[in-house]
This record gives sequence, structure tokens and C-alpha cells, in this order.
Amino acid sequence: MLSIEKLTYAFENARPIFQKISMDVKVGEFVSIIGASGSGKSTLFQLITGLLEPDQGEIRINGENTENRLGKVGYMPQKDLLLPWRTVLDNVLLPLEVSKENRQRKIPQIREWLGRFGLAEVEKSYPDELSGGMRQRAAFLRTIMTGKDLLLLDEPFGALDSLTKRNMHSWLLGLWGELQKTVLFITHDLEEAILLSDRIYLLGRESLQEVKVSLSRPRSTEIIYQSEFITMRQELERLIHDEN
Ligand SMILES: Nc1ncnc2c1ncn2[C@@H]1O[C@H](COP(=O)(O)OP(=O)(O)OP(=O)(O)O)[C@@H](O)[C@H]1O
Repeated sequence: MLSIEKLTYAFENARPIFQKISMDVKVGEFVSIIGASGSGKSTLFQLITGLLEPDQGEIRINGENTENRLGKVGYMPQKDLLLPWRTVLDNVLLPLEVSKENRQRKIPQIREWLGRFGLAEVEKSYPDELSGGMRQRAAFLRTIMTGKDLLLLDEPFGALDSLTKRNMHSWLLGLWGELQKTVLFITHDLEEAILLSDRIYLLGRESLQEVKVSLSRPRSTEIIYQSEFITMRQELERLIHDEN
């Protein structure tokens, strides 16, 4: 679904952030990117979405090498960017308005999704009236409503407290089989990356290392206490330590 080949990129008058890095994401996969602050994770998303153009290398989405990559992905930036003057329902309907679809016809389907996202009772509320977890779920649902199969999520749970984050993980793992999406996910949180992902890319200085997560699905958050999970976490910590 996404293939990046020998990507090189540098901001003006700076040393390259990426030097010939390659990666791919297959249909239906959940892939995380972990890296220290400033390693270039958000820049990588800006390159994938076409907000920046590579100096060298290729980015293909569904096999196509096109400049209009933003139109091919659902992108959820770090800040949720919900419009404060619109209700939850109207925020979620926004992608349909942008693509000029008939919003009235889609409302029953969207109400079903609002239920699955635990937002049915707040569809008429405004973003300021929601908890952090609810805001993130609303922004995530809006990203899904773009109808794109590839979702780029930039630290969607980064600002949440640990209990809310745990609830979000539990909720997302429960929903994952049903979503039928492909996700590329940025996080700083090793536990989150292992729990949610099929594979993890460790973004280091000018390098990208791939780690497979061989934990079976469906998963629950309880898995973090299992020895397989703990071993995986230790291995990742060692790789990050070696990289530094
Ligand atoms: N527009 C820009 N012009 C010049 N340098 C930039 C620009 N945007 C980002 N950078 C630099 O590029 C590097 C990577 O930034 P980026 O935001 O992609 O990192 P990140 O891994 O997403 O960090 P964080 O985890 O803190 O969000 C940093 O050194 C940053 O200062």
C-alpha cells in the first residue's frame, strides 16, 4: 500500500534527516514508527502526504508515484484540529462536505460509527465540552470518514494521561479487526507500539531498522504482562540504546 524507496531529504542549509531510507506498509498492516524527538517522524509524514517533496527517492501509494499524495491518505496530525464551532457530528461530517458527498444520506451510517467510537451521546456537543480521549476518538473518526484506506496517525494518544491511553488502546484493539484499514502510526511509547503493531520501524540518525512483532491477534491490553511481550520490549530498548 505504501512503499518508500531510497528516500533522501534535507531542510535547507541543514544536514540530511533521511539518507536513502526504504520502508513499506502492506495492505491491512498496523505499522509504528518510533524515534527520538527530532529524528524526523513528522517530517516523514509530511513527505508521505506530499506537503514536502523528497530530494531523492520515490514514495508510492498503491503502486502510484503521484504528487497528489494528500488526496490518497487519511492524515491525523498531532493536534486534533477539531473545529471548535462545529458539533462532534458536524466535525465528523467534514470530509464528506469536502468531497461534496451527500451528507444527509450518510448520517445514519455515521451515527452507527459514532456509537462504535463511544460518541453517540455527545454528537451534539462541541469539542470544548469533550474529554481528551473523546476528542481524539472524534478526530480519529473524522480521519476514517475520509474513506481512505491508508491512515497516517501522528501520535494520536500522545497527550492523553496513562489511564485514558490504556482505555484507548483497549478500544482500538477491539475495533481493529472491523476497521479494515492500513495504519502508519507515530509514537514515543514502546509499549503502545508493541501492543498495537504488526511491525515497528526504529528511526535513528540516518537509519531505519525494522522489528517484527510476533504477538498473535486478537490482542488485549493484558498482553503487556506476558513474558513474550516483556522480552520484545527489552529487545526494542536494547536496539534503541545501541542506536544512541
Ligand atoms: N520547516 C523546517 N525547517 C527546518 N528544519 C525543520 C523544519 N521542520 C522540522 N525541522 C527539523 O527537522 C528535524 C526533524 O523534525 P521532526 O518534527 O520531523 O521530528 P520528530 O521526530 O517528529 O520530533 P517530535 O517527536 O519531537 O515530534 C528537527 O531537527 C527539526 O528541528
